[in-house]
Amino acid sequence: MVSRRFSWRCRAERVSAGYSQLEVREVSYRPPGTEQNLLNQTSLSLREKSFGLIFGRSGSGKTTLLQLLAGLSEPTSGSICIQKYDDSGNPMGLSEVLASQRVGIVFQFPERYFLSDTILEEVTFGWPRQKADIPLREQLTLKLQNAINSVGLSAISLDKDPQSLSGGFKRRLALAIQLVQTPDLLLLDEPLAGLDWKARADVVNLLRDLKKDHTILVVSHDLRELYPLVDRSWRMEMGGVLKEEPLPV
Ligand SMILES: Nc1ncnc2c1ncn2[C@@H]1O[C@H](COP(=O)(O)OP(=O)(O)OP(=O)(O)O)[C@@H](O)[C@H]1O
Repeated sequence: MVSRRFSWRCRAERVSAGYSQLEVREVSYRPPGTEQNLLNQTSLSLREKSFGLIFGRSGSGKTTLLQLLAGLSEPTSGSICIQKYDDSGNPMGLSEVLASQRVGIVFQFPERYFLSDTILEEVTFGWPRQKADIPLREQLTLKLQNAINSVGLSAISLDKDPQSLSGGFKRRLALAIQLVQTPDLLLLDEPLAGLDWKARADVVNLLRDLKKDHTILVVSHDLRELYPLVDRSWRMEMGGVLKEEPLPV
């Protein structure tokens, strides 16, 4: 009897677990006041906790797509949503529009935008300063601790000047700043650009760890190094046309 009840419970948990997926549905984008689409009917889907990579020639529209996903611009047509599925792959309910608060984006060369004299100030930049916001600050502090740990910065003093960090550690800091907001989707534009071989290997290892808990979509020319992490990949062709394609490595 006990085992039967147990098996029912397991089945119920399995059915309700399911998974969610980022879905870009036929998105086109034309900047206001211009005549040409930068993205044309772009579609992709990426399951939670997986790693997607977009590659393609310079100027094809890869960064433009990341900006739309981060909510920095609005698609001219099409939609960007999160759709839940059950374990058999059937949609569960209606899709939700992807909210920008659920997305973290790390731009190319993020260290160029560091503004503060200490790591702590850099990570807490923009936090509420009012007394009334103390509970929120406490909540954020807890998240900060988790973010710092998850990027392997816990052994470094938060009083240190961000500019004194090595290239790889600057990238870790840029990731921590985004992780404090506990995003569901992490967007990275050329995460290995400008780093030496050791820092590149370091960032690849970090991304491997982060993939366990986050959905990650990367734009990069560094296909060979990222290859072992990639679950799905797409080529962006000139004119903003996206095609799913294995990495050419
Ligand atoms: N606001 C805008 N108005 C007009 N054209 C734009 C605008 N933003 C970007 N572009 C153009 O859109 C094209 C795509 O740019 P985008 O930065 O998305 O390309 P990319 O594939 O990321 O290139 P790279 O690999 O060099 O970063 C480029 O030709 C760029 O000059």
